[in-house]
Amino acid sequence: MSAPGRTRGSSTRYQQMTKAERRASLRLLGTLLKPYTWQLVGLSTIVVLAQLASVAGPAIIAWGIDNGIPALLEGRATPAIAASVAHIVAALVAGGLMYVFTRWNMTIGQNMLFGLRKRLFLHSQRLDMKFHETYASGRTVARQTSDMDALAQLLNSGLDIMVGSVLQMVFTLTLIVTMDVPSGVVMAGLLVPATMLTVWFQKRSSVIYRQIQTNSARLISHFVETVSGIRAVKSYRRQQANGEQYEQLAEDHRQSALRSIHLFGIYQPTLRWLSSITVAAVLMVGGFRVLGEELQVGVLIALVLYARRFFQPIDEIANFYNTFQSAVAALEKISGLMAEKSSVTDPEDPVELENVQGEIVFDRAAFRYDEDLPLALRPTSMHVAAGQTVAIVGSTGAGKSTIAKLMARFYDVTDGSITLDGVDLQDMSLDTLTNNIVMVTQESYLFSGSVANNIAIGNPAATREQIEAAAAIIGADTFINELPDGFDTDVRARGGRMSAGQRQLVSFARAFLADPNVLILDEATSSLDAPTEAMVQEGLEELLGNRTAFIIAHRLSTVMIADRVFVVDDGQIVEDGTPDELIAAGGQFSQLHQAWQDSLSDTQ
Ligand SMILES: Nc1ncnc2c1ncn2[C@@H]1O[C@H](COP(=O)(O)OP(=O)(O)OP(=O)(O)O)[C@@H](O)[C@H]1O
Repeated sequence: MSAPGRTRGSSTRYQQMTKAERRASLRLLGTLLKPYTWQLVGLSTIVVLAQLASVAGPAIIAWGIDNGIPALLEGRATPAIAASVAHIVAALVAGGLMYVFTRWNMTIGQNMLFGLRKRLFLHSQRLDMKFHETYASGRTVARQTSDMDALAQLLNSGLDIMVGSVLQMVFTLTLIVTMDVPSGVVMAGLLVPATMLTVWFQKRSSVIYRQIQTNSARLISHFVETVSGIRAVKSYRRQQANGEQYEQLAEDHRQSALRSIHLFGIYQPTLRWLSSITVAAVLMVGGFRVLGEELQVGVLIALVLYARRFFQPIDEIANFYNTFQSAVAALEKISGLMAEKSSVTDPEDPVELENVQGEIVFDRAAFRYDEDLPLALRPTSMHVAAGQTVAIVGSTGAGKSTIAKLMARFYDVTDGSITLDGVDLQDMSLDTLTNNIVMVTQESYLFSGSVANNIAIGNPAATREQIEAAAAIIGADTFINELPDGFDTDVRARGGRMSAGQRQLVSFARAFLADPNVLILDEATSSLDAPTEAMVQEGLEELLGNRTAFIIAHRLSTVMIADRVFVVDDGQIVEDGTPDELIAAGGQFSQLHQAWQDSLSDTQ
C-alpha cells in the first residue's frame, strides 16, 4: 500500500501533453523495453504462475475440509495430509516465484535506468551552449533525479501491479463464481460502490499529488536560490523577507500534504469497510446455503477467504494510476530533452589537420545569438598570423567574448566563416578543434578531485612530472605546495579552497599542459590582484609562448604584451594595430590607454 505522497500525480500535465509528445515518450519507453522483450515475457509468466499458486490456497483448504475431515472420521488421514502438504507447497511456490520475480524485475528496471541515465548525461553534455543557456540547470537536474525516480517507480511496480494485481482479482472472481454463483453475484454487487469510491479517490488524489509536486518544487527552488545567492542575501539583509517567503511556501506544502493524508484517511478505511461488508455478506448468504445443504462448509470458508483478498489489490491499482501518469509525464520531459539537437556538430567527413601553425582568419564572419536578436558580431574579416598575440579590448557588451566563443566553436557563425590554417572550424572534428584551440574563461572552473587531477584535465596522458612542471612554469607551484596535501589536495575539501586568483593559476597550468596552438584567454587575468598578476605575468608569457593567442583584458599590463590590439565596439572591430600605433592614432584605444595611465597614477 502506498504511503501518502509517495507517488507523484501529474494528471493535468498528462492531459496537457500533445499527441506527438505522448507518442515520443511512449516511443522512448518502447526503446527502453525492447531489448528486454523476452525477459518481460518470462517475468509475466512468473507473475501468472505465482498468482495461480497463491489463489490455489483457499481452494485447497476447501477441499481439505470437505474431503479430509470426513475421511479422518472414517480413519483415513491421507486426504487431510495431502491437503496440508498441497497448501504448504502452493505457498512455497508462490513465495519462491515472487522472490525470483522481484529480483529479476528490479535488475531489469535498474539496467534500463542505468542505460537511460548514461544516454541522458552524454546527450546533455553534447548539447550546445545555446541550449544550456536557455534550459535552466535546475531542469536538467530534475530530469536526472525526480523524473528518473518516477520512471523507477513505474519499472519497479508496473508489471507486478498491471499483471499481478489485476490477475489476482480476475482469478479470485473466477474461482468464486465457479464455486458458487450467488456469492459471485454478491461480490460483483459490492464491486460497484468500491469502483465508484476508487474513481472518486483517483480523481482527487491526482490533483493533490500535483499540488504536492508543484509546492515542493517551489520550496526547493526558493531554497536553492537563497543558498546560491547567500552573499546578496546577507549584503542586503534579505534574511527576514526570504524567511517569510519560505514559511509561506512551506505552509502551502504542509497544507497539500495534509489534504493528501485526509484523502487517504477517507479512502482506505472506506475500502476496508466495504471489504468487511463483502466478507459478512458472503458469510451470511453462504451460511444460509450451507444450512440448506446447497453448499459445503469448506467451500464457504474458501469463499470468505477469497472475499477478504478480493479488495486488496484495488487501492494498489488506484495508486498505480498516479505512478503511471507521473512516469509518462517524466518520460515526456526526458524524451523532450533527448530530442534536443545540438547545432554545433561534428562534420560527416572531417578534415584532418597536420602540423597546425595557428593561423586564424575571419571571412565576413557574422553572428547573432538568436534569430530575433541583432547581430552580436557584424560581418568581420581579419587575419591573425600564426604566433601573434592579440589583445581584444572594448566596452562592456561590445562583443569581445562573442568573438572568443566563436573561435572556440561554442557557437557557429551565422554567416561567413572562421578558419584555422585555412580549414573551416566547421569542417574539422570537435576533437581536432579542442586539441588545437583552448579557451580559458574567467570562471576558472575546478572539478572535484585533486589539484593535480584538475591540471591533468588539459592532457589526461600527462605524467606527474609534467603536471608539476606545468604548474612551476606558470608560477602556481608555490601556493600549491603550501596546500595541506600539495598537488594531492582535494579542491573541495577544507584547506583545498582557493582564491579566484589561485584558481586562475591552476587553469593556466591546465591550459599550458593542453599545449594548444591557439589560446584564448577571456578576462582570465581580471581577478588577479596586482602582486599576483605581476607574478603570473612571466608565467603568462610562458603560456603564450609561440602560440597564437587572443587575450580579452581589462588591464593595461596584459594588453601591452600583445603584438596587436583589436578594439571592439558595437559588434565590430573598429581599431586594429600594434599598441603603439593605436596610441599614436588617437582613437578609442588611445583614450582607453590614457584612462589606464591616469588610474595607475591615481593609485600611486
Ligand atoms: N547568450 C547570449 N544570448 C543573447 N545575447 C547575448 C548572449 N551573450 C551575449 N549577448 C549579447 O551580445 C552582445 C555582446 O556580448 P559579449 O558578451 O560578447 O560582450 P563583451 O564585450 O564580452 O562584454 P563584457 O566585457 O561585459 O564581458 C551584448 O549585447 C550581449 O547582451
